[in-house]
Amino acid sequence: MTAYAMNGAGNAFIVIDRRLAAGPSAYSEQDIAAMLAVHAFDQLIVLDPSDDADADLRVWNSDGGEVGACGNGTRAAAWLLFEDGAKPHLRFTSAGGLMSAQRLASGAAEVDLGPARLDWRQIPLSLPMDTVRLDFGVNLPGGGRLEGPGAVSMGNPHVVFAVEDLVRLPITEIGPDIEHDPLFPERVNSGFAQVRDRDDIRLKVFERGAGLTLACGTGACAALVALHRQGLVDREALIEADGGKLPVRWDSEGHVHLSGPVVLERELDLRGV
Ligand SMILES: N[C@H](CCC[C@H](N)C(=O)O)C(=O)O
Repeated sequence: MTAYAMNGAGNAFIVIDRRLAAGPSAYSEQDIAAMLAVHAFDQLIVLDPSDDADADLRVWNSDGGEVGACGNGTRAAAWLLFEDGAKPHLRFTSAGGLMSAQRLASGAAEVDLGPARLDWRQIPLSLPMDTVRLDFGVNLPGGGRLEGPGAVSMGNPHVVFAVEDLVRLPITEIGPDIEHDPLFPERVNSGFAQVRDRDDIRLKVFERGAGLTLACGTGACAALVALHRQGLVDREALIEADGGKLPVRWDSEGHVHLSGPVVLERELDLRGV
């Protein structure tokens, strides 16, 4: 079975299309994830047959945990299918809900990741709380404290802190404490956003199950929604991650749309998988 090493704005993936394999694979996805652990990637994306959509899209973090959504991974998989001649509008079922992708005139794939989920139960949180600004914070090693992040689910849990200066923020030190805080029963992805203008955001994300990545698609979507709810940005913005720029918009029906760069790095031959 062929696997594709790809990245979306530097967010690194292995993509496997199992709809083509004759019969069920002899290996579970966990087996595949373990096999692929020798390849540096942030998430494994597996496309399986779906009764209700063009594919069922499943996501595993590099720590082996299966999760509900991956924005950049969905973009990468959709782009691959478009390049392979698929029709220009695709639908995916996933654990995080229904998603769709359309091929833009530029050839890029824009994904609709579904509605932003904003109730504390949907994030989820372990306590009832206003998700516009959580009653939650984290002490910084060099002194000071980050407080009042917004909380959003895009089919996976996110908190987003608005910060003044991203450069000196010790993200790899505070990220694990946030990820494993008991307020987040399913752990959490944490975003740190510097608002440069109402449509211009610089973002870094410490991802649940993957750590600090070069970009995070659902994190970019969560940042736009959380910062808009705090009155800091409009409903459309360019999100600059370390690995590239992600255009994001939150439409009037509450759905969040994400596009951006994709690179097919190489094919991997997973013999026998
Ligand atoms: N680490 C995330 C999954 C991947 C998200 C990210 N790579 C994206 O592009 O959305 C989680 O555990 O919910």
